[in-house]
Amino acid sequence: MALISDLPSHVKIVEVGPRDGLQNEKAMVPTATKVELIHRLNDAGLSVIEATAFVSPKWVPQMADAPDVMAQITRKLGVTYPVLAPNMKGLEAAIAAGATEVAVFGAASESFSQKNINCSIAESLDRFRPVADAARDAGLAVRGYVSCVLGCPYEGDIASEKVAEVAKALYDMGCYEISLGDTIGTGTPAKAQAMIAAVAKHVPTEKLAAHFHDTYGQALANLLAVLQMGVAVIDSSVAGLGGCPYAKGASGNVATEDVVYMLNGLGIKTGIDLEKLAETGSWICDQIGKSSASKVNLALAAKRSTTGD
Ligand SMILES: CC(C)(COP(=O)([O-])OP(=O)([O-])OC[C@H]1O[C@@H](n2cnc3c(N)ncnc32)[C@H](O)[C@@H]1OP(=O)([O-])[O-])[C@@H](O)C(=O)NCCC(=O)NCCSC(=O)C[C@@](C)(O)CC(=O)[O-]
Repeated sequence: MALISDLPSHVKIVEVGPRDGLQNEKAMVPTATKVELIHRLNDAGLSVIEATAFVSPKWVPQMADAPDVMAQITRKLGVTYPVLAPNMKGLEAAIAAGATEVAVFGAASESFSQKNINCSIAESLDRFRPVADAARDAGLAVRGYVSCVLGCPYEGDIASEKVAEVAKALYDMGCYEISLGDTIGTGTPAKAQAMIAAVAKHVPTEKLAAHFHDTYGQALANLLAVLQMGVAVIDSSVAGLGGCPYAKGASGNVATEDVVYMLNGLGIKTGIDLEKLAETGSWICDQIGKSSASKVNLALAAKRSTTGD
């Protein structure tokens, strides 16, 4: 008897390291390092790599080189490089930089919406609609994020019905996938399942992505819980880098290495070379002077040093 059942046979991983992973770094990461990170992730087999964000450099200085990153990456056939675009200005810059996919990002918490994008939830949706229309008219795919789906740094608990309402609004405006962000990583498995159940009443489960931060060490458990409900898209960040500048105290996304190791163990295909990915994790940590937040990364690095590989 299968004790863990109803798992998808294939999971799409959306690597958010170059954007979510680096956006909170205080020291400017050189553009060349960002570009090399994307190339290494390409080589490790990632098929979706969120490359950068066309946001206000006053709000997120680390992403100020978005046009340069997009100009300098060598794009691999079959790989997509989505970018964040919160408004028309961001969309126009993204299109000029040759982006083929953009993401708008809203929240299920009024306070977080104000802190992160300086407007209410309703205003953000009104702002995103023309962005989504114009993006689609220009032939770009549009993804939608909802932040604070399992808790808010300013308001605490967030009702799943509110998450569902914002997710539905994004889906109705044409976002092809809705990524549900546990921005501060406070969620636990039953809560994550209840949230997905609420959202799935309005948006098909196959259109949902789990974007879980690992602040309380719950992200893998939460992912396993929602995989069993049919969610088959996972956002993660190499070496577990990251955090949102407007969610103080939140640690990085769940580490891509940890997700791939778990999925491998479950027999779920991702097309990702775990060794190459882990080497990339170690490499970017060296570049930015951080230690890896990925247990798998640390275990594989220790193994490499004992075997001398
Ligand atoms: C949305 C705004 C722009 C509103 O910010 P605002 O200050 O209300 O915007 P504004 O329209 O009044 O413009 C202010 C200045 O910004 C410029 N500006 C305006 N837009 C752009 C743009 N697109 N690109 C470049 N510049 C821009 C604009 O030109 C102007 O420049 P000035 O005239 O003062 O020199 C701002 O709040 C912002 O950029 N916020 C982004 C915050 C952010 O990036 N947060 C992190 C990403 S979200 C996240 O991490 C969560 C997620 C997605 O991972 C999921 C999860 O984990 O929950």
